[in-house]
Amino acid sequence: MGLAPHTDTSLITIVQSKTSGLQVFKEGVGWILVQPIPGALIVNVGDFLHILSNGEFTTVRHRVVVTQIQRFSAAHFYAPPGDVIVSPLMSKDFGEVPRYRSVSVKEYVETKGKHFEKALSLIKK
Ligand SMILES: O=C(O)CCC(=O)C(=O)O
Ligand SMILES: [Fe+2]
Repeated sequence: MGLAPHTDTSLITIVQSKTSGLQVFKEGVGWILVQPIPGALIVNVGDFLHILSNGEFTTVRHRVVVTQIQRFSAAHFYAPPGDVIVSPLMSKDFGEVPRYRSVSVKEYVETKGKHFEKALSLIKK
């Protein structure tokens, strides 16, 4: 089974996999294969960390392309509970002007369900 290009609706996602197939999209480069390293975990930045960091930590667009018959992976999604409000942090590092409006986890998950890839741009200020 493969997975279509998407970003995760999480703060971070931790992926365990011994088999290759995961690819991440890098602007100006294209799709890059993430080679599994024995014993290592893959940590992906999700949409909520993107919002929280005011876009400093970019949510990672990724997909899974399967070439072998069997591929095993376990993805662990870490996200705050639905009633938590996620707002961009304001500081010298993250910027003085919020690029996103505050949004509850529940509202963002619903927006993502309806509008998929457009969800982040829909909460842009
Ligand atoms: O299986 C993988 O390597 C990644 C899975 C994934 O991206 C997801 O479940 O959202
Ligand atoms: Fe994912």
